[in-house]
Amino acid sequence: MPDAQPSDETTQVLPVSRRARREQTGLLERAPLAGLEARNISAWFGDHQVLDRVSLDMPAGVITSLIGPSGCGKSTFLRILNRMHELVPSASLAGEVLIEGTDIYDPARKLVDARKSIGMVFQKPNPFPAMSIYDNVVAGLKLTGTKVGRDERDQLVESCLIKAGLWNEVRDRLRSPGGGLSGGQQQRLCIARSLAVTPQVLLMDEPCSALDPTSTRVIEETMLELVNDVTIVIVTHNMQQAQRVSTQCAFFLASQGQPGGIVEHGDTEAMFGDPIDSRTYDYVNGVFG
Ligand SMILES: Nc1ncnc2c1ncn2[C@@H]1O[C@H](COP(=O)(O)OP(=O)(O)OP(=O)(O)O)[C@@H](O)[C@H]1O
Repeated sequence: MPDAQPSDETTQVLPVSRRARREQTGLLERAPLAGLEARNISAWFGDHQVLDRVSLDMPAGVITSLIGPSGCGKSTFLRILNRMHELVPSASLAGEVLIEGTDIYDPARKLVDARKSIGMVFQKPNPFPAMSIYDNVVAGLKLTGTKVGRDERDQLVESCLIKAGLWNEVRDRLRSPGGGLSGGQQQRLCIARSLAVTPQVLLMDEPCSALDPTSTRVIEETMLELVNDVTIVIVTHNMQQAQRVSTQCAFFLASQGQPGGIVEHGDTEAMFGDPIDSRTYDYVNGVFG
């Protein structure tokens, strides 16, 4: 839990020219774009194998959608991409997840490094409800050991809220509780919180499934802006959403009693317009799922 309360400066709006100067001095440095590559990922809960040798390239600066019916292992795959799968006591896995060629499961790499460079936004918005909007944004800094000075902190909060498309709605109430925002605003606050530790990749697990169509559209617009700075991998059941936001898609499927795998992946337009596998055709056209 962050201990610092936002200063009075928090509520001030920095003149754009001053902000631009600070950006030029590198105070708002961002992490370089990075792609992710999953190689031969298998996953288990106890004896139950849920993924079998899944490989997928998720290129830098691109939105990749993971689609497929319920229970085929999309969320498990997503959670493996930032080492959250191992939080389940019975869980195990095999394979590699490379970020810029380095395996996040390499024993020489720290867990916190993976979580810092690969952020996660969940299905249900989960801000700290009693904590201020300001403190919610900076909440991840301590957890990841990221040191940011007082002045830079104010600037970071503003910049993350701008990137998350929330600044104009909350700039005058940064000290109000995060729990007082609407569902869509809370989800954008969670995106801002993820961005504060300057991740190279943002994983999103059905980020709009609890939101109304208007909030969904705002989050989608935010994603399309963000992808210039951060690689995005999203799990979605919404086929229109996959088509609207993603450049490439991977279709997951698990046959009865079998672990899940990728049936087909590729360019989103081709996956929806001219899929190779008949099961992909049936799924994207709503025949099952
Ligand atoms: N914590 C867990 N413990 C045991 N089994 C689990 C756990 N989480 C998921 N599973 C099982 O792993 C399989 C894959 O689940 P997962 O949530 O990854 O699928 P999914 O494709 O994301 O489904 P959905 O679209 O419904 O979210 C399912 O059989 C599920 O029951």
